Amino acid sequence: MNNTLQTSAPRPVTPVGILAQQLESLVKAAKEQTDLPAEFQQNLEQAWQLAAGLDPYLEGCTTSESSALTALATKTAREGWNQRFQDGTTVRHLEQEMLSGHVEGQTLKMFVHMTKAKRILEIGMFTGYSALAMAEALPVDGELVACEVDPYTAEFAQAEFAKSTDGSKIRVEVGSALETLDKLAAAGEPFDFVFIDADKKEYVQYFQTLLEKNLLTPSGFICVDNTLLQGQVYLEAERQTPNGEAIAKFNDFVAADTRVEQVLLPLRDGLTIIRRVS
Ligand SMILES: C[S@@+](CC[C@H](N)C(=O)[O-])C[C@H]1O[C@@H](n2cnc3c(N)ncnc32)[C@H](O)[C@@H]1O
Repeated sequence: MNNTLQTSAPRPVTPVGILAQQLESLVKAAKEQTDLPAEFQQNLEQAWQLAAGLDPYLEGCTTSESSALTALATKTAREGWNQRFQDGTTVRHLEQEMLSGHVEGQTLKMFVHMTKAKRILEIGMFTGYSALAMAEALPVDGELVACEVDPYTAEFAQAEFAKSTDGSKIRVEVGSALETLDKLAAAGEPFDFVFIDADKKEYVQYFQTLLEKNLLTPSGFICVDNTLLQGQVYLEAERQTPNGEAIAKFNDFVAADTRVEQVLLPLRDGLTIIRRVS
């Protein structure tokens, strides 16, 4: 097998995706139990369909992604990320499931249109799906600065950006996001729209830096990904991974911060929208 070709389908990484997978296993197990009432089996089957049908329905009702985004997502899915990490090509263990994808990409793109943002900051770019989706909504003189710590992934993304007319609006900053934020703050160029999607354990620091170092325009918005973290934020603490614990702390931190108001949308793995009020 080619080392760079990954053929496995992405595993579920959202609360609804995990729920659908668990219900599917229960439906299969229940079918083997001949003594279960038919009504129980039917209700279980309906519960599975309710969960499993949601994402495909959302996809079908959402405007299609551009051909550049389809190509980028396909190339990301085919990359052998495990192998790349094992042989030291990437500095972090990356995986195709990190890519936000069609519905979230179109949501971010819609937010950029709605806010008429001209300067966007992305913290955590991976192969560039969300960056390119947002860049597609920027005016020709708009700019998106994307932070990525992994040089291999940054190059991967830049090769895809070069194939799109919107790719020229994206400037990639390779390095630790916190260091890049300090550099951007020193340059004194605030952003209208920020998308946080890098190291979950650093989310509070990203948020604080954005507000305290004036990286966000007074009427700017911050969108934060994975704020449900596969449901771990509302499941019992013993079932939380370190990332789940970090996101639960981040959500509490934002909820208690009187400088902002926010809403957590149950889109994909949770997307919080934040705006400054003072
Ligand atoms: C979830 S992925 C981003 C997905 C991307 N926004 C998308 O929607 O396709 C997170 C990315 O953040 C990068 N990252 C993690 N920690 C970082 C850090 N401290 N500084 C910069 N980038 C970081 C990882 O290398 C990874 O590529």
